[in-house]
Formats: sequence, C-alpha cells, structure tokens
Amino acid sequence: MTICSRKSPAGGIGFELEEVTVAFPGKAALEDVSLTLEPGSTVALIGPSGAGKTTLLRLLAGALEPTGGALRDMGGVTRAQRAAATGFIHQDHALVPVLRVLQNVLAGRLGRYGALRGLRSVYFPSRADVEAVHAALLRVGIGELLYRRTDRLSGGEQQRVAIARALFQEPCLLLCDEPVASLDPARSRDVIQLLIDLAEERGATLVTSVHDERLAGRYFDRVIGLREGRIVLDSSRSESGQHEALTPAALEDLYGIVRGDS
Ligand SMILES: Nc1ncnc2c1ncn2[C@@H]1O[C@H](COP(=O)(O)OP(=O)(O)OP(=O)(O)O)[C@@H](O)[C@H]1O
Repeated sequence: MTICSRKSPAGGIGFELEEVTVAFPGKAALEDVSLTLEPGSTVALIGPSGAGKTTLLRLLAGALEPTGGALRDMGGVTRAQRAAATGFIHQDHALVPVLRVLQNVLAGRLGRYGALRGLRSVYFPSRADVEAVHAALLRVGIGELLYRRTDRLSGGEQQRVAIARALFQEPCLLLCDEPVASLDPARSRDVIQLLIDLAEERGATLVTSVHDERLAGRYFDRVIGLREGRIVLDSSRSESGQHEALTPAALEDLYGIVRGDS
C-alpha cells in the first residue's frame, strides 16, 4: 500500500495557488485566490451556496484548469501522479445503485486502467482485489456489506461505501464535497472523524467542503471561508487547539447573516 509522505514520489500532495481565477461564461467561480495548502494538512472549506467550494475542489482534483493565475504542485509531484493519488468523494456519492458494494468500490481504480482491463477488474476481480476492498470496508465499519446491492443501503452506509472507494485508491489527496450533507448530526461527526483519521493514518492531505462551520472548527487544522469566489476567512488552529479567527463576527461577514455561537 502506498503511504503518503513528503519523501514519497506519489505522496506529500500540496499546492500553491497564485491569484487563481476560474471563470465560466458570464461568471467567475473563483477570483484571485492565493493560497498555500501544506502536504498532510486537513482543511475545511466553508461559505454560502455558490461561493466556489466545489470549483476549488475540482481545481485541486485536476478536473478544471485555472483560467487565470497559476496552480503549482509542491515537491515536484507531477499532474499525472496527483491524478493517480487523488480520491474524490462526491456530494451525491456517485455510486451505481444496481451494482454490489464490491463492484462500486472496485470502480475506484477504473481511472488507473484502460477500458478493457478496468471493466475486467470490476466484474472479474482478483482475490487480492476482493481482499483489499473488504479491508477498506472493514476500515470504514461496513465489512459485512461487501456483496450487498448498493441501492439497498441507507444514506449513511452509502456514504461509507463512497469513502471506502476513495480509500481503495490509496489516496495521498482526499477531496470531499459535502460528505455529510445528508446525515444527522451524530453520523456527521462520525464521518468527519473517520475522514480525519484516514487522512492522518495515510499522511494524506484532506480538503473537504462542509456547510456546518462548527464541524469545520472542531475537526480541521485549517478553515477557509469563501464568498463569491474569494477567500474572506483563513483560520489555522492555534497552539491551544482553538480556531480563534472563527468568531461570530467573521462568520457573519462570511455568510452575511448571524449564525449563532460556534
Ligand atoms: N460548469 C459551470 N458553468 C457555469 N457556472 C458554473 C459552473 N460550475 C459552477 N458554476 C457557478 O460558479 C459558482 C460557484 O459554484 P460552486 O459549485 O463552486 O459553489 P459551491 O460553493 O460549491 O456551492 P454549494 O455550496 O451550493 O455546492 C456558482 O455561481 C455556480 O453557478
């Protein structure tokens, strides 16, 4: 298994963004974003709907290119290495409902193979691949669901399948778009803690968008607030473990409304 570290050629994924803009026709989703993301850091993206969080995640995943400015990988990691070492957990899980959990997790490595080998690996997996999928499912707490049809699972179980699929990719960069949007508060905390633990175990960089700034402040080393495509808040955990910059006034400025104590 690839474990990420600054010394590993495929690991230690970090970024420098210099005045990055991503413009769509008639709309700039990100504008003049300058940011350094350290390898192995855990980062939460917060901000109102349409602020540019998903666009930033897609940019880091290599699914989008800046239309202005520059994005640089740290430590000589190439774009191809980054793509191979990125696990992306989508807001809607992006699972195929009629497939078994095993096949959905195996599909996590489709991007590594050509079309024919990829399909064979999903429908006729090797014993080693089945064992690796089972290990990933055990790690996220649902080992018993290996052969269950995916559309028979609860939302929380499907979320864990999506995390297992990303884990099966042996990621050094874990990107998650609203991973707890459809979960209740207790399950949301469990899933965020699981993502933090997985990133720490692997030495992977974790960047996650979340709507709940309390979860962001409690679990992540760094919290970045976006509004209308710009960074308006950037908070790092202090030595006392607190996010002192996450004040009610800063959150009010970010969201444009009073959000209550956090
Ligand atoms: N492919 C696209 N074409 C045109 N506009 C887009 C495209 N993708 C995103 N946008 C626009 O860019 C802005 C930022 O979108 P983005 O999805 O990044 O926001 P977000 O912060 O993730 O929002 P949410 O919290 O609602 O998911 C929005 O105004 C959106 O409509």
